[in-house]
Amino acid sequence: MSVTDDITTPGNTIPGPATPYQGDIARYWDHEARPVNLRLGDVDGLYHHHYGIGAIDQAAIGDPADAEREKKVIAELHRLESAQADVLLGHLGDIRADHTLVDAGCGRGGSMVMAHQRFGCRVEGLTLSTQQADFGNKRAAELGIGGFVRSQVANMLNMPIETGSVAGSWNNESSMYVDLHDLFAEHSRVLSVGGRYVTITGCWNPRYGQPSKWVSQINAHFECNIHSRREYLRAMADNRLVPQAVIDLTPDTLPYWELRNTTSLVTGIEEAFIESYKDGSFQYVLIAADRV
Ligand SMILES: C[S@@+](CC[C@H](N)C(=O)[O-])C[C@H]1O[C@@H](n2cnc3c(N)ncnc32)[C@H](O)[C@@H]1O
Ligand SMILES: CC(C)=CCC/C(C)=C/COP(=O)(O)OP(=O)(O)O
Ligand SMILES: [Mg+2]
Repeated sequence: MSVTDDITTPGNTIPGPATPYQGDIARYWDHEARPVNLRLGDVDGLYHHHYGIGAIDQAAIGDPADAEREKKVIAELHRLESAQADVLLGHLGDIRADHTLVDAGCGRGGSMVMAHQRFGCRVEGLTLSTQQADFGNKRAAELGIGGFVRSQVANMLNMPIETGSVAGSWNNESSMYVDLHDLFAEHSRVLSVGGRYVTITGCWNPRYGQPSKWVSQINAHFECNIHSRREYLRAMADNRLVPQAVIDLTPDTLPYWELRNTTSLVTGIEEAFIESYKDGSFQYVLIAADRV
């Protein structure tokens, strides 16, 4: 397939939001401009809407009296967010330049650029937000990779992607906006047999019992609906997605939150993440699954 071929379903017209809720989410992301996201993205032009993992490089952030401290901490938080995307992409398996990947709920497209830079392949991104799709396409054009990296305004439960045409697909912190059975049925449809699906997500821990007050607070903050770990595994099993790796990233993401909580970029949701990760009611997990 050449990079100019259109892999969308022939005659497919992109509909508006499928539900009033999707309209709310589209508006939410159309208006989002938090410094914690834009200032981090400005570090190197990769704009993420997900969180970070890994140990803090104390030497890189300097001491609290350092006049450049804030700038250094922003760069460090951004490094941890890009490290998170690297780990996700590393679980996609052997992706070749002639493959196509799908980023379901692609945000401003940072992970898509990283995927193209890593594999040389084509990446199709889907978001409900026109602003995000325009932003992602503008960045890709500026980087000269617009023929490979494309964002579309589309519903990931009804992807404008041909059945069985993609080698890998993912949700990076975007699965808490949809029903998981519907979502995995759609990934299963677009993936080729032997293809790989990866998600990094926050989920509530069935061992805690029910969603904690912190989980409810996160849901209200983002207008989302966090699922349980059990629901992920059950919905995958029902949709021909067989987990190959289930990794608890909770200990790896706590340093990011604790560092973020010391900055002027706080948004008010930091305590809910830190406390729910600590009390065990909420977990940050990666699940990689094979389409069988
Ligand atoms: C928290 S952001 C994550 C963005 C991106 N994955 C990243 O890591 O930077 C959530 C994204 O999910 C998208 N989203 C939510 N529901 C969706 C749906 N039904 N179809 C497509 N995108 C959706 C939003 O538009 C937004 O881009
Ligand atoms: C792990 C969970 C439950 C994620 C919910 C989805 C979400 C909003 C992710 C981060 O987006 P963002 O980068 O825009 O958020 P923030 O502004 O807080 O950095
Ligand atoms: Mg963010």
